[in-house]
Amino acid sequence: MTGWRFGDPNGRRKWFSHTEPFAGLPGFQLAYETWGTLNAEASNAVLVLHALTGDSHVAGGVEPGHPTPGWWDALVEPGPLDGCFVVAPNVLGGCQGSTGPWQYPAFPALTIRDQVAAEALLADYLGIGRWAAVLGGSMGGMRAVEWAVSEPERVESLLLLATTAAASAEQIGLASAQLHAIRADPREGLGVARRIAHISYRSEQELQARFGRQVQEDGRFEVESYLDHHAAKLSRRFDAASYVTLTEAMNSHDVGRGRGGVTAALGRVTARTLVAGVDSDRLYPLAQQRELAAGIPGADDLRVITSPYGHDAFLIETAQVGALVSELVPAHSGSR
Ligand SMILES: CC(=O)SCCNC(=O)CCNC(=O)[C@H](O)C(C)(C)COP(=O)(O)OP(=O)(O)OC[C@H]1O[C@@H](n2cnc3c(N)ncnc32)[C@H](O)[C@@H]1OP(=O)(O)O
Ligand SMILES: N[C@@H](CCO)C(=O)O
Repeated sequence: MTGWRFGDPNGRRKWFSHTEPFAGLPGFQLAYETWGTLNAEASNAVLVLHALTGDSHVAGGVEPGHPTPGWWDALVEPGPLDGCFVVAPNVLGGCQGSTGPWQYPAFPALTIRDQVAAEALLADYLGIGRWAAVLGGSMGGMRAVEWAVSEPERVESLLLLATTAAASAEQIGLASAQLHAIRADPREGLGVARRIAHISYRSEQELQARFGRQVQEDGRFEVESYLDHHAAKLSRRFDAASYVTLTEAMNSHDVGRGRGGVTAALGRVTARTLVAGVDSDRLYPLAQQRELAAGIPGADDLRVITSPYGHDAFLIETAQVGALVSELVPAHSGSR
C-alpha cells in the first residue's frame, strides 16, 4: 500500500478486508484504529463514527510514540471511554485508508446504509456481537442512528450528536452547491465546497464577533482569509472524489426510506439513547435532534450543548460531549 490515502500517518491503522462483491464494489477494505482491550465477554466495545472529513484517528495525542492529535482526544484514555475497547473505522468511500472512489474510475454511489453494512462486517470480524455504545456526530450520527435502526439488537446504547433522521432540503441544497463546485472544477472545486460548508459549520454570531468587517494588509476580509485557509487545508488532506461520494451518501440519508417513514424506523431502536444538539447549529438545527429524541423509545429528553461555535461545536466542546459520554457508557474499569 502506498500514497497518502493508503498511508498510516499515525502508525496505528489496521485494515479489514472483505473479499466478496459488496454494494457494487468487487470487495472493500476499511481502515480502523482501536484503543483498549476487548474484555472476555466482548461487552465493552464502543464504536466511534467520524464526520464528513474526519478519520479513524479519534485519539493519539496522549499516547507515547503516537504524537499526532486526534479529533476527540479528550474522550479516549484518560477520559470517559477509559476501560472500553474503542473502535473507529474510516468510512467506506472515504480517503483515509478505506476503499474510496480514487481507486475505481466508476465508483458506485454509496448510501449511509451501505456504509453501516460494511461496518457491521468489520464488527463480525472483530468478534463484536453487540456494541456497548455507538457514538457519532453529524455524518457519524447518521451512521450511528442507521446502526440502531438496522441492527437494533447490536446497539446497547447510542449517542447522537448534531445529526438528523433524514437529510433536509436545506442540507441537500447546500450540499448540491458544493457538488456543483467540484464537478465544475475538479482541481479548485473542493476548496470552494469547503468554503460553503465551513460557513454552515459555524454560527453567524461567532463569525461576526471574530472577524467583523476587518480587512487584512493583503486586502482580503479576515473572514475571507479564514475561509481560504480552511479551503487550502482541506484540499491538502482530502480527496475531491471522496468528498462527492460521502456528500451524496449524506444526501441519501433517510432512516425511514422503505421502512414506513421516520417515526416507524425510529420506533425500532432499542438502545438507551442520548440525543444532543448545539444551540447555535444552523446546519443541523435543534428541531432535527428533537425529532430523534421524541421518536426513539429509549431516548432521554433532548440535551443541548451551549456554544458559540455552531455545528462544529460537537468537535470543539469536548467537556460537554465528554459528560454525555460518561453518562451513557457504563464504566468498564479493569478491562484494559
Ligand atoms: C488532528 C487532525 O488531523 S483532525 C483531522 C480530522 N478532522 C476532523 O475530523 C474534523 C475536521 N476539522 C474541523 O472540522 C475543524 O478544523 C475544527 C472543527 C476542528 C476547527 O475548529 P477550531 O479549533 O475552532 O478552528 P478554527 O475554525 O478557529 O480555525 C483555526 C485555523 O484558522 C486559522 N485562522 C484563523 N483566523 C484566520 C484568518 N483571518 N486568516 C487565515 N487563517 C485564519 C488559524 O490560524 C487556524 O489554523 P490551523 O488550523 O492551521 O492551525
Ligand atoms: N467540521 C466537520 C463538519 C462536518 O460535520 C468536518 O469537517 O467533518
